[in-house]
Amino acid sequence: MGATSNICDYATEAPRITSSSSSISDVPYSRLTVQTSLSLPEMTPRIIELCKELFKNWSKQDDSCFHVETVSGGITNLLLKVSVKAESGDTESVTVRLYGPNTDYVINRERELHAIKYLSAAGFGAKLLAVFANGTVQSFINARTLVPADMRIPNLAAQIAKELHRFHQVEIPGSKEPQLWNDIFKFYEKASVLEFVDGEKQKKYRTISFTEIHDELVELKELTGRLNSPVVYAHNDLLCGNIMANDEQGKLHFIDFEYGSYNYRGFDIGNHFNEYAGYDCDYSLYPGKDEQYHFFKHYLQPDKPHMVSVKDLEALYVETNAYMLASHIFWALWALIQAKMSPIDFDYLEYFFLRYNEFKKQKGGCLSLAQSFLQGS
Ligand SMILES: Nc1ncnc2c1ncn2[C@@H]1O[C@H](COP(=O)(O)OP(=O)(O)OP(=O)(O)O)[C@@H](O)[C@H]1O
Repeated sequence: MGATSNICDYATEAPRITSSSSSISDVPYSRLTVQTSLSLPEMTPRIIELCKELFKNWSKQDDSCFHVETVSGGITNLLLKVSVKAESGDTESVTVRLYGPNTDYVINRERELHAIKYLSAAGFGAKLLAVFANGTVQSFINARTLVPADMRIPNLAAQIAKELHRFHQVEIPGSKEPQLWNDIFKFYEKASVLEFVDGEKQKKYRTISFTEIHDELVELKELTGRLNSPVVYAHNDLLCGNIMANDEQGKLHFIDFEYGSYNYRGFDIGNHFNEYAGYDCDYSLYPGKDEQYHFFKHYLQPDKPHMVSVKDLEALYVETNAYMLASHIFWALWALIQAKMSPIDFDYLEYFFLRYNEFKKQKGGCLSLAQSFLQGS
């Protein structure tokens, strides 16, 4: 994006926060914090101050040249668009992402920042322009955000599958250990010892059997482990809100790598299919076999989708639908932690039950499919 090359004339050097966060050492860093609890008018001067500190080209601009607006209240973060009228008359825009309070309980920020540099170099997501105490500044992407129904339009599904194939080729330096079970068991540890002040919530929470969940996790981990799903750098949260499309350029943008990690390919795909349910969590919209095969063909062989063998399709079908179960448990446990920690007015406890009940509903079919596949192979 043309505008970003000017903005990238940095005012400050980003310090190395820790030895493992060297990926952000070449973008400017500020120790400023912007409280997410402020209203937009209260926040605006602080955001302007932050941008002026971070970007040399903007440091002398009058405050009246800045325009700050909300792009999205997201479930996790607050995203702002900052536009600045340059002397030339051109308007440059960036996004400022303020991390939601308590999101560190479920998001590993160091892991995210480490990966962004490499993903961005491979052409994924918005460019990381700066980091500050409780957020990041990234380039503004001129594209529309998909809605749930878009993801199953055959053309778009093929494009997403191809892009996911490309995403899974990116190599991020560091440990290649898949994180799924580490993350799930960490969530489990936190989620199983919560206490709610609200009596109703506590009563509902008490109905959850964590022994049962633990047994489910052990069984699922053992079975999925036998499927030999390739380990790739996975997005892990590929819902429609994290996919943007520029229809004129025919270009897709995957954004928001907060949950990205080395992980099982089947998890990333199964998790994406779960998102067909949309914001109303209507799991009857989960893609059927034909839709899944269409996706798999473009994922496995983007240049020759018709050459994919039935054997490969069947194997990926089994793998994806076993890991789809893990996706339900992952987000169910995530929701429990959010129910306690997040200030956002959303019924996370109810969301736990939605995902966990769907897991229980799908478990029998998916696991017996995997078992008979393993017996036959
Ligand atoms: N760089 C960008 N340029 C333009 N729009 C963006 C950019 N990043 C995000 N958006 C828009 O803001 C929305 C929310 O962004 P994002 O997913 O990063 O926030 P979030 O708080 O993590 O949301 P959630 O937790 O719901 O995934 C996106 O769906 C997209 O519409």
